Amino acid sequence: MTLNNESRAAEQQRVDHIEKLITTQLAQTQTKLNQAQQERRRVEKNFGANTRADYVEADDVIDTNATLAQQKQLMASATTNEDILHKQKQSLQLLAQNPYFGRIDIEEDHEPDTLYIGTASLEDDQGNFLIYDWRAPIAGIYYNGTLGSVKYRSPSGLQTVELKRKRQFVIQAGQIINMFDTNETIGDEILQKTLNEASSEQMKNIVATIQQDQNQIIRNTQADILLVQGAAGSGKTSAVMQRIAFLLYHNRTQLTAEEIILFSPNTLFSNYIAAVLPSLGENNMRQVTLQHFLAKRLHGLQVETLFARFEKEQITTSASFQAISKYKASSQFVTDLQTFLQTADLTQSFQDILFEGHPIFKRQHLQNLYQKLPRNLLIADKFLAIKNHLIKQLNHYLKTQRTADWVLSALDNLSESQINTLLYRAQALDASSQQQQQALIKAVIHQRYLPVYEALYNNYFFNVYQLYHDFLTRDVPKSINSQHWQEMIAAYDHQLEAHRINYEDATAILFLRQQITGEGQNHQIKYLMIDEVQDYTPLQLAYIQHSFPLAKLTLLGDLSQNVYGSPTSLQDTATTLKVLFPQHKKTVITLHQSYRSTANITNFAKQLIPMGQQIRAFNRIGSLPQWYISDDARKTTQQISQQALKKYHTVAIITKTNVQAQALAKSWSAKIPVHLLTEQDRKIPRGILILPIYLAKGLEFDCVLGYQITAANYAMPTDRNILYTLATRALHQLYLVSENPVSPFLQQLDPDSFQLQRQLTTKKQP
Ligand SMILES: Nc1ncnc2c1ncn2[C@@H]1O[C@H](COP(=O)(O)OP(=O)(O)OP(=O)(O)O)[C@@H](O)[C@H]1O
Repeated sequence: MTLNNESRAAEQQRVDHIEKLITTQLAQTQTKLNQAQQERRRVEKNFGANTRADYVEADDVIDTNATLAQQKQLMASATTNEDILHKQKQSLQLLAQNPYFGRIDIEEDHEPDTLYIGTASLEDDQGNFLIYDWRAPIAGIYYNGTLGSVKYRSPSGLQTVELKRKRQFVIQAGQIINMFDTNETIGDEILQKTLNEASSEQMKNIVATIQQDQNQIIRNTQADILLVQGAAGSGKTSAVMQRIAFLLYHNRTQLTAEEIILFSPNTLFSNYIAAVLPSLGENNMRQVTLQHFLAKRLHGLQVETLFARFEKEQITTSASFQAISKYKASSQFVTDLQTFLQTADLTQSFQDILFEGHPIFKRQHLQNLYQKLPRNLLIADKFLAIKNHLIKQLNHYLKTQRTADWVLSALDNLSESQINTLLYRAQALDASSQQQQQALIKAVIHQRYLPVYEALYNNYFFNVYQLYHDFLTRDVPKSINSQHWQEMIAAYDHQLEAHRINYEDATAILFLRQQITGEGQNHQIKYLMIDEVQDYTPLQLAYIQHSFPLAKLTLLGDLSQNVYGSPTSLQDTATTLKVLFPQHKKTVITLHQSYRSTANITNFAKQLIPMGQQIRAFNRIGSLPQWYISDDARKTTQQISQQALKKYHTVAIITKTNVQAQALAKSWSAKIPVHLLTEQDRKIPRGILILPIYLAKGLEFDCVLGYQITAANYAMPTDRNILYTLATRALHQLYLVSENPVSPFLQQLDPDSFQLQRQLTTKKQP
């Protein structure tokens, strides 16, 4: 409902008043911030002067310690004060651009009240709330309620209020551009306008138009595992980013952005979403891709990327390769590894610990130690016991070395600066000469034997690669031909020799190592988010979860976008989660409403996938997708993209593989500027882009052009997912171009859902 001029004038007056107040508060905060910075610098200076330790007398030590503690406290409080003021300034700056987007009029116990909702809260000098933070409990009404009786959860329990009015605003540079009252959860008008906009270089927040089902994801604080299955463009990524902002607000005294980690599909995507949290006044969480996560934990080995595996699969389409991949992507693989661990004789994978090329601890000795340990001890505890025992043995042995000739000659060879460094490290610069001599002896011995200590700490006495080899050689899984299985093992061994490892084997090895040694766990992370979870195998999920044992999980995915073709299903994921984490409280939310694309594009794309009829297109009109059959796909693509660029910021030509993207870019006309996007890119530039589908995951473009939708590229059942993912990257316009023979999917589509164009070009040599 549009509003009369009177209401608009009154609202504008309020905006003007708020703007003034924000300007005043900003100036006051800046002054306080300057003072706080000065104070912090002063304390820092004092800290340096007052804490120079003087340890001559025992009393001095006590005095020094007391001063240290006091100074540390002063420093901490000066820094905290500055941080708070910084945050205040940031949130005022946010509000200055756009003070609020919503208003609710409510009645609670016959008391009327009017509340304005914005990205942060604002109070006047008397402590009255002029704007409520969108994450405040009462603001939930704005997102969830239709007019009438409404409930919301406050810290003191469930409250009921009467919602009398809901008003939405679009305010820019202090002016109300648009405003209207609505009874919808969040009216279509603003959403329509937002979705009609051109794509942006970075993802934007959706705070003003969060939808009811998305709000459930954002505000869920109960679930240990929140699993979201959502159609393409249903706002999964948007919701998870808003959720992080919500959690940071909700737990502001116990949670920092550093304690949240998001697994994202690629670094291009990581960068794409990096502006959302700052736009909500919060710091970014940590981000990592699975590839980086695995590679960092397998030093010295080159871990195959998921992309490389996908490219390989396009060439190696043999049934045997697929059967093996399928097995390694099943929950059976996790169960088999776990069963193996319970029964395997781990000592078979023990190996000598070497010192300068010779065994210092022999395999047999390690095996004996292990066998003597109580049987019922956990494997990780047994490993710890062995390590402790060996370190003691080593220390004992090194004591006997103190008078050895090699030590004395090593001491003689030390330069003055080396001596000083060693003494400094040993905190023995001021010690007596006898003590210094002892310190130097210890340091020299320790330095030489450091690799042995490291080998012990890092469990090098245990060869996990050998253990995995033993696992593979036990039984051949029923679904797999024995000869193919043996070939796979030979390939694994061969790759290891070349310091390379497959994507799926990398996780298996890390999983085994973690289960055995109990190491590689991060207890700091409290929330773990995984986007595009359909691309993770059960084993990868298990490994990641074990790596962050205290974290609550938010998993977001879309089965239909499983472009890598591994046969993980939501069901499989849900079963895995049930088996792996029986105690965890799980909530599953399904999103059917798609927002990204026009209705024409969504209705076209959803025909490609089973269960597609459940997807609801957003009512935004655009042109029908166009399918060009051409005798020269490259030429047609060039013509269309050049034309499209006159209307759109980003025109993305999406190929199935990287090889195809490179080939197209190479043969592209020099007269038309084009950018080939690669994994190394950190930004999505404007213009015509060429990229393979897996790099386009999670991203969106104004116009998408699917390149070579031929029978050779798109005929297998899993190719439907690829084509669906490709089509749903488009916001406003979709083209598909192919030479003959065209993908058989064309025949299966409703002919009214797209326009078929046949184009004959005079084929010229590139
Ligand atoms: N409530 C909303 N208000 C405004 N825009 C929204 C809303 N929900 C989603 N969108 C927009 O829809 C588009 C798709 O959102 P998003 O990328 O979060 O979806 P997704 O489910 O993660 O997509 P995909 O799985 O296809 O990558 C984005 O442009 C986002 O800004």
